[in-house]
Amino acid sequence: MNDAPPLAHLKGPILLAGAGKMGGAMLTGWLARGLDARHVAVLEPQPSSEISALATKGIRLNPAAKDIGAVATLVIALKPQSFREAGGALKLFVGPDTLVVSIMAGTTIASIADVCGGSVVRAMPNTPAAIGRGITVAVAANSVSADQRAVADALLRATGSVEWVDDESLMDAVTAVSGSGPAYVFLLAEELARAGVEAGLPQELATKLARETVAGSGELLHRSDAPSATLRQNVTSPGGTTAAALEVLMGPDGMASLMIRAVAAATRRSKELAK
Ligand SMILES: NC(=O)C1=CN([C@@H]2O[C@H](COP(=O)(O)OP(=O)(O)OC[C@H]3O[C@@H](n4cnc5c(N)ncnc54)[C@H](O)[C@@H]3O)[C@@H](O)[C@H]2O)C=CC1
Ligand SMILES: O=C(O)[C@@H]1CCC=N1
Repeated sequence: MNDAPPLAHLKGPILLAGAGKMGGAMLTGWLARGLDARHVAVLEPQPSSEISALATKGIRLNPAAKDIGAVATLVIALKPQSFREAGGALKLFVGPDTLVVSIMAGTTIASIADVCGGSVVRAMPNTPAAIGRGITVAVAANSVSADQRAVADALLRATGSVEWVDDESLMDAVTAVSGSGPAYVFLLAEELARAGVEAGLPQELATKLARETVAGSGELLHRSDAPSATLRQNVTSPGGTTAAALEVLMGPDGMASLMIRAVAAATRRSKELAK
């Protein structure tokens, strides 16, 4: 039986452009799953101390372009705005057989191929990737070979689960739901704490209760096979306290309408970033 870690056999070179919050989380996931650090080069003008420390494990941090050449896989984790300025320079690392995996919001396969070439996989991960619990949606250009798709899948799967779609136009709504989604959940923790203080709790206790409630509920959702509606109903005693709160949250200006407007705004913004 082959029990080598999933990325142990992945050959490089792999170049990561942009090792900020998402690029850094992905890099951590790859190394945790056995990717050989010597296969990886990172371009990051402002490396965090964690990223700088990886250089001691064999990763090449900001090597000269001539020492990199065309790579097997280029992962682009720049801000879409930075890509417009800096993307052209990445051409140096793209040859006819280079797989380009982009995680940039709003940036289309056509514009990535146009700016730096290569066979492009466009992906949208999310920050729970940092603990291996992300979810990524990916779409491949027609030019991506089966082998390249398998490499992209392995790299993305190192940070959680992966869903492949065929229709790139879904990526704006995907970004709005799962890419940005963790921020909505963290906001829920903030607002639940604030409401607790408003209801008379000390700040510290309210913050702890809200944080653990969101985290514990997320874990219960993760481990349970039941739909989230069932888990919600399990909390809701007829005529009790939860029912009273849900009457507000599920009322006309409640979560349904708020979430529809929020996701629509993020979807619109993702489309704007493509321009
Ligand atoms: N933060 C998130 O939750 C998610 C972000 N994304 C996408 O990931 C990309 C990066 O986002 P974050 O990590 O949040 O931003 P970030 O600002 O933390 O990371 C971007 C990094 O790129 C670096 N950079 C700037 N110019 C560069 C250049 N010329 N060459 C190499 N590196 C350069 C910056 O120093 C920075 O560390 C964005 O395109 C975003 O749409 C996708 C999914 C989720
Ligand atoms: O806010 C953004 O634009 C990026 C994409 C999804 C999450 N963060």
